[in-house]
Amino acid sequence: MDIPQRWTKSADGKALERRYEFADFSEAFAFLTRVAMHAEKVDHHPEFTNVWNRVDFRLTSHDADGITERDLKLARAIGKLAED
Ligand SMILES: C[C@H](O)[C@H](O)[C@H]1CNC2=NC(N)=NC(=O)C2=N1
Repeated sequence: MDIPQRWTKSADGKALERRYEFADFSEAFAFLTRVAMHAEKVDHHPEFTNVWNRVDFRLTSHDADGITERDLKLARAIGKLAED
């Protein structure tokens, strides 16, 4: 499995994880909004935690109880959305 740059596999091996940090809450939440719209479009949703300017993602396929191609694709899409 080719894990996208800057993402790591969770300790339980069931998810891809990554932290993003932004200038402030507004930047972080605008990014999360972009991710949410994309997730709806592809019907594959991230788990995330937001604390002020920080966003932590955990990507896993609930229906497979592990990492699938959908998670790899979502990780790459999130990386692009962070550059907007
Ligand atoms: C009914 C709906 O299509 C499913 O629940 C989708 C929605 N988004 C999802 N997101 C994730 N991460 N895993 C899933 O298995 C999943 N299933």
